Amino acid sequence: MSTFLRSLLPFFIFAAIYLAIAMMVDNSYYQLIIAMVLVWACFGLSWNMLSGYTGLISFGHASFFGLGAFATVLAQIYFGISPWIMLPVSALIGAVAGVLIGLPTFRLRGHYFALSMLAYPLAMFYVFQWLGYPEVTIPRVTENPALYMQFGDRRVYTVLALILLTAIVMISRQVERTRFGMALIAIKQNEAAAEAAGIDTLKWKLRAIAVSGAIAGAIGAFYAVVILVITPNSVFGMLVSAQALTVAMFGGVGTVWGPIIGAAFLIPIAEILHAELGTYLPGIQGVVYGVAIIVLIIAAPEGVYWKARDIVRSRRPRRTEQDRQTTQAAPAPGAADAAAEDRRTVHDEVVLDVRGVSKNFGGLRAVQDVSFTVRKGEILGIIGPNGAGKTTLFNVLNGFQKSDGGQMLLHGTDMLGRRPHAICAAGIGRTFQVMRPFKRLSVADNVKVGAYVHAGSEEDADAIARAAVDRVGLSASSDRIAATLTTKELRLMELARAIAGKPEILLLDETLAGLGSDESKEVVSIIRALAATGLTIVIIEHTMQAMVQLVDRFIVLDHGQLLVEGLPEEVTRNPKVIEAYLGAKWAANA
Ligand SMILES: Nc1ncnc2c1ncn2[C@@H]1O[C@H](COP(=O)(O)OP(=O)(O)OP(=O)(O)O)[C@@H](O)[C@H]1O
Repeated sequence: MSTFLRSLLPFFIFAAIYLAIAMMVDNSYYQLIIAMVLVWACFGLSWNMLSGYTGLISFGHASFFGLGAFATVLAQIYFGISPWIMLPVSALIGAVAGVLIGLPTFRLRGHYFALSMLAYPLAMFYVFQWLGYPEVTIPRVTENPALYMQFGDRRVYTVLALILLTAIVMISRQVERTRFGMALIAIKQNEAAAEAAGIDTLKWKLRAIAVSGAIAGAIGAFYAVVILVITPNSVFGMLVSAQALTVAMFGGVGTVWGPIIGAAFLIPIAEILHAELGTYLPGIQGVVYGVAIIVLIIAAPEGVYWKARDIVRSRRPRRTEQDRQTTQAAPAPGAADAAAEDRRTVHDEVVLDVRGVSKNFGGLRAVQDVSFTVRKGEILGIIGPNGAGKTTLFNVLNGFQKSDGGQMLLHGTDMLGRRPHAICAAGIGRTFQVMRPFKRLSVADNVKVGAYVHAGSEEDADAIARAAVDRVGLSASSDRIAATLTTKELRLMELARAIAGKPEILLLDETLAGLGSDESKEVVSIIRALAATGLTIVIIEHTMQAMVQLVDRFIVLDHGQLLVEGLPEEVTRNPKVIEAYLGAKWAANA
């Protein structure tokens, strides 16, 4: 059995047990609840596809659900089209709506994204009211009702819902284990780092919302068929979006099990309370979801699945401290390489030609008309006092910030203004002053995110990542979760992620910050070893002792301007540099 199918085994067992129980229930009301648990689990999985994996919380998933539901009912009323046909058509409608909604809305982030998503189902609610559809009913078909998905035995709907759920779980698992899922998780954990590692974040987010919209559209269509009567409120209403979000968040976000667990717990409680108390307490389901969220915040903020998993893991025997030390003391091949002789050659060929680059923040001229060149194989150091504009210069060069003038010629082609993932793919990698790890991923997966730029397959990406991890000497820690790493290990992991994109030029922003002197030496020798393989490096750093050993040439920035450029021995003796940056103490010790 393939690993993919094996990973789905627990789900298949669950589905078989669920089906067996469903087949034993005669009461048609309970049958409806049993089918509805699956419908909301599917809808929760649709929400999870976008919000669970990317972290972009959507309050507006009812848009896709309602479009699928209305399309299916109206297609049968006006054109006699069967829901069997409308199910895939609704998926298509959901996917297109997803892209149309995603394109403008992905410009926003965080709370702004979440709130703006609210607007879409609200608008659709009123549009369908104005169009004169306060309530629509699927016409009853007497001849060959099965052709119109109408069945006397309601258990058939549970079987169909289970088939839909199985398909959606398989799609979700497939997304999780490929570069699609990896890109979404990277976006969730650190969108800027994902872009810089070569991931076209907009493209992947659009794909996620298209798949998510397709699932919601199809499940909305199926819901209409099961429930027979729909209103704008029952498919576009606030409670519908809230239900998708609540089942997923209650069960656990970012896993296929979350929405299933959430729906299995919450839907029966909400439905039974609604049936028993709905006449006295209309909207009781809303109270159930509200209480569920409060309980969740207190007891298991990440959801039932993750809480249960943490409890199970904490009971397993842990590796002893001695084991850990043995692993860490294992020789690091990359570090050994780093000690190898520096056989670096600096070529005459200019690979990067920065011409008159400027960047203003309002009245502040953070980078002013800065020009310099970098030759192939060179290590160029950028120094200057705090606030001189060094990081801003990197941000402009790697596409994080738009420049206010100038050019950056990479082998003669101007790259300024392109997006970070495109600049990364063109051959410019970078690391960050404030580290940006994907905290919940292992070292190997963190690096693999960077490897996708040039990898043809998952195996390729794994191999490139493994080689990059090895080159920085982190092989022994490749399975560790990034959140458990030390500062030095995090710096090395970021370095590995950057080189996994096979850059020609590497922009290193304060890679030695926060390291002790021995750690600094180790990282410097790894950087040297990387340069010895032909990589061109531009490095910002304040640790001058290490820098004079490392670089071929310096440029010095002050108040956004290029103050001086030259060899280390010239620059460190230059009175202007001593005055602006190094200080009299440096001059006295030199
Ligand atoms: N997004 C921003 N909005 C407004 N001002 C900014 C922004 N980013 C940087 N600045 C300002 O631009 C100037 C240059 O900052 P930058 O971070 O590039 O300096 P730096 O040389 O990297 O400093 P450090 O060595 O402390 O990292 C500073 O005055 C900073 O406050």
